Amino acid sequence: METDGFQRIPTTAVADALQGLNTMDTSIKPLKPESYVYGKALTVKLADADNFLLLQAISQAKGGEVLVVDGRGDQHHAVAGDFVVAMAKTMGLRGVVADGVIRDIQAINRLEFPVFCKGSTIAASQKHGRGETNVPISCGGVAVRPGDIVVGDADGVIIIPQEVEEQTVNAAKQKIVADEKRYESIVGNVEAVKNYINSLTNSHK
Ligand SMILES: O=C([O-])CC(=O)C(=O)O
Repeated sequence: METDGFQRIPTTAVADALQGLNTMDTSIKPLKPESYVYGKALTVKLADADNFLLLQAISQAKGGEVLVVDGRGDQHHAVAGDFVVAMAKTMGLRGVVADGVIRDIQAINRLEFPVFCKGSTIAASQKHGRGETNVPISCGGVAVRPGDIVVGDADGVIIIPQEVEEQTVNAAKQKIVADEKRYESIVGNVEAVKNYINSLTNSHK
């Protein structure tokens, strides 16, 4: 859907709209803090130390999807390096989110392409062809189905179930507007800070 006027809906607003559900494990972070991604999930489930199915998923990309990789948190074999990530960019994918690690960090940073993962390693994966594409997966402790919406920024990654995309995005936008109003009316004003916190305290009595 269109995110008109809000080029970048922050993950925090999405999390508020989803009442804290569907946030990926905090160890999955962007390589660069300024990274942002929003798009439909193209899913891939890898077998241990084997990333051939990731290549297959990349070759199947229509463009505009976010590649979401269930690497079962393996920290010893890279789900991708700069060559694989550059191919993902070439195929029009919007980004990669991996429950695993990658390699060639410096070269990937030069690609200007958002990658969210658990960090870096040195060894590559093998290419035997075990795994599955386009199936429901688990990534960072969250269930992700093909077509679910992936939102990632400096704070982490969250999944919006595809059936509730519109209502979630609308609720997130309302939250952003309300939060901005609250910020402007309170921050920088000592009396306003006291009144606000007192009102919260009283509402909990
Ligand atoms: O080929 C791989 O699996 C990892 C790699 O080195 C690259 O993508 O550059």
